[in-house]
Amino acid sequence: MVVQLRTAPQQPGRMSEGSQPKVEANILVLGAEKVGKSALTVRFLTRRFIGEYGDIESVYTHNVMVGGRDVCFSIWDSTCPQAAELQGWVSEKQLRWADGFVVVYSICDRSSFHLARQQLQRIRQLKRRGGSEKSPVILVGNKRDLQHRRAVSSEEGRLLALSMNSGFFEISAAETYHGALVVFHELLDLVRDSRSSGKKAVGIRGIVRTMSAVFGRRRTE
Ligand SMILES: Nc1nc2c(ncn2[C@@H]2O[C@H](COP(=O)(O)OP(=O)(O)OP(=O)(O)O)[C@@H](O)[C@H]2O)c(=O)[nH]1
Repeated sequence: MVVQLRTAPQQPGRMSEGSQPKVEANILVLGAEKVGKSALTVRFLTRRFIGEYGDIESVYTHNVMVGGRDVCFSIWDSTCPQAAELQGWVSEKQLRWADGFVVVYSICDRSSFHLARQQLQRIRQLKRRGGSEKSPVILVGNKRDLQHRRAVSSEEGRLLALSMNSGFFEISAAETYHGALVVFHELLDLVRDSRSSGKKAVGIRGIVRTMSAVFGRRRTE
């Protein structure tokens, strides 16, 4: 079951002040069990760290101003399947829904890092199959405050992100709000970039089609 929650009243229209269209972004938060998916999400939504979180899968709707624009985030805080063989799984429904992904592991838990790698690979494969190379992803190494229990180096995280063409941050959802803020804002930027480059590609295809129509007509004249 996925529960739908709103953290701030939604604006009635889709235009922000100054009549700029509202930006909407669906963000899927993935990762192994207990890595801090809910802690990161709740930190971003409320600025708070409450320590213990229920394990209900939720989609939060959150309206905020970012850089003078009205933004509506829908954040799906997913739960990791119990069965080991399903854990690297990201469903096609989730893939279709999401505009961007946050893949979380714990720097104290090497198996969560392996799972993050599998989930990144799955996102890349399915997006490629769907004809889209661009899928904005941020890899997050959480629990940075637990240095004495570190099992994954920052370098490994950075290299994995580089090889998967995704962004990378190490943060502590427990210690600061700033880390969570940067993750979601950076992802929003990537989502907006991928949308505008998508539009450009369509634009170029449109021009090519128009030109071939012109040349085609000339040939038949
Ligand atoms: N020290 C420390 N603990 C954290 C941090 N983030 C989360 N935790 C703790 O890790 C545990 C799991 O956090 P959750 O946010 O519930 O993790 P989750 O990935 O949503 O968990 P599930 O959805 O149940 O798999 C909780 O006890 C949190 O208090 C962090 O940055 N530092």
